[in-house]
Amino acid sequence: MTDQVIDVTDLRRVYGGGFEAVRGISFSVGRGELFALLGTNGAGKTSTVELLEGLAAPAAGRVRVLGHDPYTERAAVRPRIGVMLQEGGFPAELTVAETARMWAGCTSGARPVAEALEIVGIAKRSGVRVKQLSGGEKRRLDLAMALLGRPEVLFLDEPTTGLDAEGRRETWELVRQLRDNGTTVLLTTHYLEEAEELAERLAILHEGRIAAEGRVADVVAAQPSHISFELPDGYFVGDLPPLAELGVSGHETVGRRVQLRTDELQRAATGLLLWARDARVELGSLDVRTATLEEAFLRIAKEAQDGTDEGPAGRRTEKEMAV
Ligand SMILES: Nc1ncnc2c1ncn2[C@@H]1O[C@H](COP(=O)(O)OP(=O)(O)OP(=O)(O)O)[C@@H](O)[C@H]1O
Repeated sequence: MTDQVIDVTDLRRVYGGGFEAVRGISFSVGRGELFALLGTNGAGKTSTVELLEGLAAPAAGRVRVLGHDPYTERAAVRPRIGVMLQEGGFPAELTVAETARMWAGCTSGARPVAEALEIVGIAKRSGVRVKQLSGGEKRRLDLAMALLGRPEVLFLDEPTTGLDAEGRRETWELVRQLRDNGTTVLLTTHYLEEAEELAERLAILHEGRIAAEGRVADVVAAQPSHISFELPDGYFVGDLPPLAELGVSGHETVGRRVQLRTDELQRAATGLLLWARDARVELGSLDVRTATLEEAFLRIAKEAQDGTDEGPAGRRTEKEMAV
């Protein structure tokens, strides 16, 4: 049996005034797994994560973190989780070391402060006041504080916002090491490249519901691949073999550049290349690639949006929302 560290069933969250931000979602995260919760602005990521952290009670449904209800059994869960919020909000006048000592005082089983600062590469800034840190350094301090209690489960909310490309890659490496050492990580991010780099599985939220869920590789593989190339002068798309027979589901042309979409990349690419060889045609700037997570995300979000735009069948009614 897999060891489910986070287990969510039919979870709902309703804010005062009756707005239902989370509309019956279910997912689970195994021990040592890195799970990404993605979604457009206002999709319900933070509303969900706050329920997992025990900061609010669900309107309906069930949450278990390390086998406990994080809201009613907060004392059992809190010491075993680490939370990196979007904005740590540490006192601006304290130095980095003072902040860490203060935080360690409230953390049971805290690791040495210097060790936590060292892990995130901010130890050399120990004597600097929080207000003098750069945005990226503040994010590192936020992460160091989340790691102080050697958490079994780490909640990372937009961990690399404000970091430059190098800082982002360093944080990714650190998160990978934590995961490899057995820490379970729940990540929310707007950087799809970040989710693609780090996560094994993900869920894409849209208006409080899960629009797609699964292994990152499978979510991406469900999207069409692309083949693009330039035809030489005198050749047109109509000169290619019948596209449907190549397994091509759609195409666009801009000038001499042709882009094909296909769910059968090998068949389409093979058919195209055999035709080019036999016809002695040089395909310029040939590019063959599977979809990216960003493409998958945009398409899934659009499909979910089109679905909810359909009216009462797609969108929940006021009555349904008053859970
Ligand atoms: N305290 C609140 N009262 C009422 N509505 C709220 C409250 N907090 C959030 N919402 C609404 O709930 C929905 C989900 O918000 P949430 O912050 O969970 O989304 P998110 O996916 O984290 O968005 P973002 O990516 O912008 O951080 C939004 O429509 C938001 O306006």
